[in-house]
Amino acid sequence: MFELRKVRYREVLHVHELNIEAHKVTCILGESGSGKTTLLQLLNEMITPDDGTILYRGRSIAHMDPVLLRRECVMVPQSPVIFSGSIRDNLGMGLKMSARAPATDDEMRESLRAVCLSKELEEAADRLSGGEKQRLCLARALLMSPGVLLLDEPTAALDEATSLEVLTSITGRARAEGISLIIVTHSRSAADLIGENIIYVHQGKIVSREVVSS
Ligand SMILES: Nc1ncnc2c1ncn2[C@@H]1O[C@H](COP(=O)(O)OP(=O)(O)OP(=O)(O)O)[C@@H](O)[C@H]1O
Repeated sequence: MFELRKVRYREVLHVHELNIEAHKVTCILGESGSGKTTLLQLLNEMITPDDGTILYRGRSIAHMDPVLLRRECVMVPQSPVIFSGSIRDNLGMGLKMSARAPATDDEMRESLRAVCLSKELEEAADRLSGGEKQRLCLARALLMSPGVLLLDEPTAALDEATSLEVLTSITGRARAEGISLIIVTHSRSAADLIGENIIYVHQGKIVSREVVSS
Protein backbone atom coordinates (compact mmCIF):
# COMPACT_ATOMS: atom_id res chain seq x y z
CA MET A 1 0.00 0.00 0.00
CA PHE A 2 2.76 2.42 1.04
CA GLU A 3 6.15 1.93 -0.57
CA LEU A 4 9.07 4.06 0.59
CA ARG A 5 12.28 4.15 -1.40
CA LYS A 6 15.42 5.98 -0.25
CA VAL A 7 13.39 8.44 1.78
CA ARG A 8 15.29 11.01 3.82
CA TYR A 9 13.83 13.68 6.06
CA ARG A 10 16.57 15.99 7.35
CA GLU A 11 18.83 14.12 9.76
CA VAL A 12 15.75 12.73 11.47
CA LEU A 13 14.73 9.75 9.33
CA HIS A 14 16.41 7.71 6.60
CA VAL A 15 14.39 4.85 5.13
CA HIS A 16 16.17 2.81 2.50
CA GLU A 17 13.20 0.62 1.64
CA LEU A 18 9.90 -0.08 3.37
CA ASN A 19 6.58 -1.57 2.30
CA ILE A 20 3.48 -1.29 4.44
CA GLU A 21 0.71 -3.71 3.52
CA ALA A 22 -2.94 -2.82 3.01
CA HIS A 23 -5.71 -4.22 5.27
CA LYS A 24 -3.27 -5.09 8.03
CA VAL A 25 -2.46 -3.74 11.46
CA THR A 26 1.09 -2.40 11.32
CA CYS A 27 2.68 -1.29 14.60
CA ILE A 28 5.67 1.05 14.69
CA LEU A 29 7.86 0.62 17.76
CA GLY A 30 10.97 2.48 18.85
CA GLU A 31 12.36 4.55 21.67
CA SER A 32 11.40 8.18 22.22
CA GLY A 33 12.83 10.48 19.56
CA SER A 34 13.65 7.64 17.14
CA GLY A 35 11.51 9.07 14.30
CA LYS A 36 8.17 7.26 14.59
CA THR A 37 5.96 10.37 14.40
CA THR A 38 8.07 11.68 11.54
CA LEU A 39 7.41 8.44 9.62
CA LEU A 40 3.63 8.81 10.11
CA GLN A 41 3.72 12.46 9.08
CA LEU A 42 5.53 11.58 5.87
CA LEU A 43 2.82 9.07 4.94
CA ASN A 44 0.02 11.62 4.71
CA GLU A 45 2.24 14.46 3.55
CA MET A 46 2.09 16.52 6.71
CA ILE A 47 5.80 16.85 5.93
CA THR A 48 7.64 16.21 2.66
CA PRO A 49 10.84 14.20 2.32
CA ASP A 50 14.06 15.89 1.22
CA ASP A 51 14.88 12.88 -0.96
CA GLY A 52 13.28 9.67 -2.15
CA THR A 53 9.79 8.57 -3.12
CA ILE A 54 6.70 7.52 -1.23
CA LEU A 55 4.06 5.63 -3.19
CA TYR A 56 0.48 5.14 -2.00
CA ARG A 57 -1.32 2.41 -3.91
CA GLY A 58 1.26 2.72 -6.66
CA ARG A 59 1.08 6.51 -7.04
CA SER A 60 3.70 8.95 -5.83
CA ILE A 61 2.13 11.03 -3.06
CA ALA A 62 4.16 13.99 -4.32
CA HIS A 63 1.77 14.06 -7.30
CA MET A 64 -1.41 13.70 -5.24
CA ASP A 65 -3.58 16.46 -3.81
CA PRO A 66 -2.54 16.50 -0.11
CA VAL A 67 -6.11 17.32 0.99
CA LEU A 68 -7.48 14.26 -0.81
CA LEU A 69 -4.62 12.11 0.50
CA ARG A 70 -5.37 13.22 4.09
CA ARG A 71 -9.07 12.41 3.65
CA GLU A 72 -8.09 8.91 2.58
CA CYS A 73 -5.28 8.50 5.13
CA VAL A 74 -6.59 10.06 8.33
CA MET A 75 -4.10 10.84 11.09
CA VAL A 76 -4.93 11.03 14.78
CA PRO A 77 -2.09 12.96 16.43
CA GLN A 78 -0.62 12.31 19.88
CA SER A 79 -2.34 15.31 21.49
CA PRO A 80 -6.12 15.25 21.16
CA VAL A 81 -7.67 18.03 19.05
CA ILE A 82 -11.07 18.86 20.55
CA PHE A 83 -13.49 21.50 19.24
CA SER A 84 -15.82 23.45 21.52
CA GLY A 85 -19.31 21.99 21.74
CA SER A 86 -20.72 18.56 22.41
CA ILE A 87 -19.41 15.09 21.71
CA ARG A 88 -21.90 14.99 18.80
CA ASP A 89 -20.43 18.23 17.37
CA ASN A 90 -16.94 16.77 17.64
CA LEU A 91 -17.85 13.51 15.96
CA GLY A 92 -19.64 15.37 13.17
CA MET A 93 -16.69 17.69 12.57
CA GLY A 94 -14.45 15.03 11.06
CA LEU A 95 -17.10 14.03 8.53
CA LYS A 96 -17.81 17.67 7.69
CA MET A 97 -14.15 18.55 7.20
CA SER A 98 -13.62 15.57 4.94
CA ALA A 99 -16.76 16.37 2.90
CA ARG A 100 -18.48 13.13 3.93
CA ALA A 101 -22.19 12.62 4.56
CA PRO A 102 -23.33 13.27 8.15
CA ALA A 103 -23.68 10.30 10.53
CA THR A 104 -26.80 9.29 12.42
CA ASP A 105 -26.84 9.32 16.21
CA ASP A 106 -26.78 5.52 16.16
CA GLU A 107 -23.64 5.51 14.02
CA MET A 108 -22.05 8.04 16.38
CA ARG A 109 -22.92 5.93 19.43
CA GLU A 110 -21.48 2.90 17.66
CA SER A 111 -18.20 4.74 17.10
CA LEU A 112 -18.07 5.64 20.82
CA ARG A 113 -18.67 1.98 21.70
CA ALA A 114 -15.77 1.01 19.40
CA VAL A 115 -13.43 3.10 21.58
CA CYS A 116 -15.02 1.93 24.84
CA LEU A 117 -16.29 5.44 25.68
CA SER A 118 -19.62 5.38 27.48
CA LYS A 119 -20.72 8.99 27.22
CA GLU A 120 -23.84 10.70 25.90
CA LEU A 121 -23.67 12.60 22.61
CA GLU A 122 -24.94 15.78 24.31
CA GLU A 123 -22.07 15.97 26.82
CA ALA A 124 -19.59 18.82 26.53
CA ALA A 125 -16.40 17.56 24.91
CA ASP A 126 -14.08 19.91 26.78
CA ARG A 127 -15.16 18.41 30.12
CA LEU A 128 -13.81 14.99 29.18
CA SER A 129 -10.62 13.67 30.77
CA GLY A 130 -7.42 13.48 28.72
CA GLY A 131 -7.89 9.76 28.02
CA GLU A 132 -11.55 10.32 27.09
CA LYS A 133 -10.62 13.14 24.72
CA GLN A 134 -8.08 10.86 23.07
CA ARG A 135 -10.79 8.21 22.58
CA LEU A 136 -13.22 10.82 21.21
CA CYS A 137 -10.61 11.71 18.57
CA LEU A 138 -10.28 8.02 17.71
CA ALA A 139 -14.06 7.65 17.43
CA ARG A 140 -14.19 10.72 15.16
CA ALA A 141 -11.56 9.20 12.89
CA LEU A 142 -13.25 5.76 12.83
CA LEU A 143 -16.55 7.34 11.88
CA MET A 144 -14.89 8.72 8.76
CA SER A 145 -14.23 5.14 7.55
CA PRO A 146 -10.96 6.11 5.85
CA GLY A 147 -8.81 3.78 3.78
CA VAL A 148 -5.97 4.15 6.28
CA LEU A 149 -5.85 5.27 9.89
CA LEU A 150 -2.53 6.63 11.13
CA LEU A 151 -2.60 6.57 14.91
CA ASP A 152 0.16 8.22 16.93
CA GLU A 153 0.28 6.63 20.39
CA PRO A 154 -3.53 6.51 20.41
CA THR A 155 -3.91 5.19 23.95
CA ALA A 156 -0.95 6.86 25.65
CA ALA A 157 -3.25 8.55 28.19
CA LEU A 158 -4.95 5.28 29.20
CA ASP A 159 -4.08 2.66 31.77
CA GLU A 160 -2.67 -0.57 30.33
CA ALA A 161 -5.87 -2.65 30.67
CA THR A 162 -8.10 0.02 29.06
CA SER A 163 -5.46 0.64 26.41
CA LEU A 164 -5.43 -3.01 25.34
CA GLU A 165 -9.23 -3.14 25.40
CA VAL A 166 -9.53 -0.04 23.19
CA LEU A 167 -6.83 -1.22 20.77
CA THR A 168 -8.46 -4.64 20.43
CA SER A 169 -11.83 -3.03 19.78
CA ILE A 170 -10.47 -0.56 17.22
CA THR A 171 -8.64 -3.36 15.47
CA GLY A 172 -11.85 -5.40 15.23
CA ARG A 173 -13.73 -2.45 13.78
CA ALA A 174 -10.93 -1.66 11.31
CA ARG A 175 -10.84 -5.28 10.11
CA ALA A 176 -14.60 -5.33 9.65
CA GLU A 177 -14.47 -2.16 7.56
CA GLY A 178 -11.29 -2.95 5.63
CA ILE A 179 -9.39 -0.02 7.18
CA SER A 180 -5.60 -0.39 7.19
CA LEU A 181 -4.18 0.58 10.59
CA ILE A 182 -0.72 2.02 11.15
CA ILE A 183 -0.14 2.56 14.85
CA VAL A 184 2.81 4.14 16.65
CA THR A 185 3.12 2.68 20.12
CA HIS A 186 5.65 2.40 22.92
CA SER A 187 4.05 -0.80 24.11
CA ARG A 188 5.55 -4.08 22.97
CA SER A 189 2.64 -5.92 24.59
CA ALA A 190 0.14 -3.87 22.57
CA ALA A 191 2.11 -4.55 19.37
CA ASP A 192 2.21 -8.27 20.18
CA LEU A 193 -1.52 -8.30 20.84
CA ILE A 194 -2.81 -6.46 17.77
CA GLY A 195 0.09 -6.08 15.31
CA GLU A 196 0.22 -8.22 12.16
CA ASN A 197 3.37 -6.45 11.04
CA ILE A 198 5.82 -4.73 13.37
CA ILE A 199 8.36 -2.12 12.30
CA TYR A 200 11.20 -1.05 14.61
CA VAL A 201 12.70 2.41 14.26
CA HIS A 202 16.05 3.15 15.90
CA GLN A 203 17.84 6.49 15.61
CA GLY A 204 16.00 7.39 12.43
CA LYS A 205 16.46 4.05 10.67
CA ILE A 206 14.23 1.04 10.17
CA VAL A 207 16.18 -1.63 11.99
CA SER A 208 13.81 -4.54 11.59
CA ARG A 209 10.49 -5.59 10.28
CA GLU A 210 8.68 -8.52 11.77
CA VAL A 211 5.68 -10.38 10.41
CA VAL A 212 3.69 -11.86 13.25
CA SER A 213 2.31 -15.28 12.46
CA SER A 214 -1.18 -15.86 13.79
N1 LIG B 1 11.58 19.41 11.41
C1 LIG B 1 12.51 18.89 12.21
N2 LIG B 1 13.77 19.32 12.14
C2 LIG B 1 14.73 18.80 12.92
N3 LIG B 1 14.50 17.84 13.84
C3 LIG B 1 13.26 17.37 13.95
C4 LIG B 1 12.20 17.85 13.14
N4 LIG B 1 11.07 17.18 13.48
C5 LIG B 1 11.43 16.31 14.46
N5 LIG B 1 12.72 16.44 14.74
C6 LIG B 1 13.50 15.63 15.73
O1 LIG B 1 13.55 14.30 15.23
C7 LIG B 1 13.52 13.36 16.30
C8 LIG B 1 12.41 12.36 16.05
O2 LIG B 1 11.15 12.95 16.31
P1 LIG B 1 9.81 12.12 16.30
O3 LIG B 1 8.72 13.01 16.81
O4 LIG B 1 9.61 11.51 14.98
O5 LIG B 1 10.14 10.99 17.39
P2 LIG B 1 9.25 9.84 18.00
O6 LIG B 1 9.94 8.54 17.77
O7 LIG B 1 7.84 9.95 17.51
O8 LIG B 1 9.31 10.21 19.55
P3 LIG B 1 8.25 10.04 20.76
O9 LIG B 1 8.11 8.56 20.97
O10 LIG B 1 8.93 10.72 21.91
O11 LIG B 1 6.97 10.70 20.35
C9 LIG B 1 13.35 14.18 17.57
O12 LIG B 1 14.62 14.31 18.17
C10 LIG B 1 12.84 15.52 17.08
O13 LIG B 1 13.23 16.58 17.91
